[in-house]
Amino acid sequence: MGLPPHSDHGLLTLLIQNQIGGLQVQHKGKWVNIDPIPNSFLTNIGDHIEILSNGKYKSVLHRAVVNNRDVRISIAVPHGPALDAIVSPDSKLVENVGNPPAYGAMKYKEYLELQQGTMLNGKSCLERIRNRV
Ligand SMILES: O=C(O)CCC(=O)C(=O)O
Ligand SMILES: [Fe+2]
Repeated sequence: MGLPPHSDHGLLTLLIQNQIGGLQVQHKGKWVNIDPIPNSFLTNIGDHIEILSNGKYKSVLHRAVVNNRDVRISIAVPHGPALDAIVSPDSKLVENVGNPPAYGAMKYKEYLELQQGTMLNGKSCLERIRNRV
């Protein structure tokens, strides 16, 4: 099963996969293959690290592609804040360094609802709260 382009909600996603590649990350407008590293977890930064860090750490746009030769198995384990936690750019990364907050504050649960109601294509959900302060 493939997955269309998206960024992950939450803080970190741990990805366990077999040796068949399929994960691709968008870099400078191009899709780049991420080859699996044996016996390892791949860690992906989620939207809420991007929000918390006020954009310093990016939640990368990625997708999963399939092929008609080999069976690819991947298990993604998302990690997020408490559902009722309100996530916004950390004040230490905003006022102290003169960066205006680039994302609005939002309950994690409300973000999940917003994302579920948004087409899973691109970073549309994160874009919707960018500069909404
Ligand atoms: O299967 C993969 O490599 C990616 C899975 C993924 O991006 C996700 O579950 O959010
Ligand atoms: Fe993902």
